[in-house]
Amino acid sequence: MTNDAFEIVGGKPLKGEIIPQGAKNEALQILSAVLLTGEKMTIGNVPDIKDVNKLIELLGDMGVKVERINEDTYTFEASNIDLDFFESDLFKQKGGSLRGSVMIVGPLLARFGKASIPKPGGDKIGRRRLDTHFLGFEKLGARFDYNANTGFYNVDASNLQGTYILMDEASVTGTANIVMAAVLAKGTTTIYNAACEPYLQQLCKMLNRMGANISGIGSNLLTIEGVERLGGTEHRMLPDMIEIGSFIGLAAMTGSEITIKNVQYKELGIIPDTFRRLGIKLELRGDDIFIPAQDHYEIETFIDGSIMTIADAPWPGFTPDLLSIVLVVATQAKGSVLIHQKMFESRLFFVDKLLDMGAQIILCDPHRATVIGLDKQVKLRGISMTSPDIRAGVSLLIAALSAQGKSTIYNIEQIERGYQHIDKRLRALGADIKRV
Ligand SMILES: CC(=O)N[C@H]1[C@@H](OP(=O)(O)OP(=O)(O)OC[C@H]2O[C@@H](n3ccc(=O)[nH]c3=O)[C@H](O)[C@@H]2O)O[C@H](CO)[C@@H](O)[C@@H]1O
Ligand SMILES: C=C(OP(=O)(O)O)C(=O)O
Repeated sequence: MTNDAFEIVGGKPLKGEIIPQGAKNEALQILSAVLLTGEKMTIGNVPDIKDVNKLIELLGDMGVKVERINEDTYTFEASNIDLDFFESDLFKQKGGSLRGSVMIVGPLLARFGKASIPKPGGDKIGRRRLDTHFLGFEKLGARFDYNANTGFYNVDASNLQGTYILMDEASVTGTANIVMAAVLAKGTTTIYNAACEPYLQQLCKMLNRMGANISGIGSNLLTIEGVERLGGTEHRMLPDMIEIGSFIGLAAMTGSEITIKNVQYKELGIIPDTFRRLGIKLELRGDDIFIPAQDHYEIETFIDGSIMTIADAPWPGFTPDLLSIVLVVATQAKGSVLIHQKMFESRLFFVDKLLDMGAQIILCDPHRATVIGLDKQVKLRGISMTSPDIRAGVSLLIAALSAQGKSTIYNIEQIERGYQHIDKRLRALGADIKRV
């Protein structure tokens, strides 16, 4: 935790254009995949955020040749990996500090037949098991052990063999990890109940450009014909759909006219329509999303007149990473909505802070909150608060920008894990936000 905080004076409408960063969760998969070949990989639209920079540093520590060729483009060459590094304290410390680092295991297994990883970090949003990853590796013929004293998972596999894997849940990072292990395995691997977020579609398409043979991309049934080797390629990250959703919420909540540039709309799935069901107007102009300044937005009811529920689900369902944003935006809508966070059990506790700001919310249980919108009749009040996780952090930031008076948000390292230069970009839209 750093001592940095954001001080925000809210209540001012914003205006202008904003360009979304490259997708964080895609970047963590793609950067892990550079370990699958010794040839040069050129990766563009890399977001300049803490989690991604830490993974790039970790790759460098392992011996990958990393070169930054411009602001958002890097080349990587994993021709000479230092396998001793994985025994070091430095690896334990750095590898454990972000969730995405777990995805180096699949590529390392595929290429070197063994891997180890400390229990990874990431958001403290409830229990986050890794069973799906390791059960998948086991099916491919690996042996693994978890040492509860050292917190290390060790996996050994001299001879990965393709097989049928029915995943116990559609885990995003789990699917990526197993796919990366299977591309160089012997024979055919079939993964059923695979996750299929755009992050994974992008990974699989890139792997195919490297010489892999994956079919079923975009579905929950992937078939992978193992190949002998993979070569280098170029790849560009999609815009971050979670950032795009966050900016839609920001515009609505602050009554601002904002254009989100080059969103790759067709990759956003159900996200735009979910915000539309909250009554938020958005227009597609070319490939930009234009959100007009809106004094009011009214939450739809279900067709039979009953209260709307917005719940998360694996893709193509609504991503859990935007539920906190939807919740905060609903506090200023007209109408009521039940927010049902099915995946994570501690992600809604931040509503305490919104209550302190004057929002009307009933936390029914750790997974469900009913929001009774204030219809902008009463503004939220600025307060001091601490950001518990990345998405709650941005939700609180949006709340603070809409609130009357001054707010201070501590523990902004959480926000900066995933949102690039957010204070500077918001200032460019006219926000009164400074780092203190
Ligand atoms: C680095 C990265 O990419 N992180 C994302 C990834 O995390 P990550 O890959 O860690 O998340 P998983 O997909 O494994 O699932 C997270 C949790 O959701 C539960 N679960 C999962 C699938 C399911 O159908 N039902 C269910 O309840 C699991 O038990 C698990 O505890 O996917 C999450 C779910 O979209 C996102 O919140 C994270 O931002
Ligand atoms: C939960 C998230 O990230 P991580 O999986 O890295 O903790 C997120 O991006 O919302």
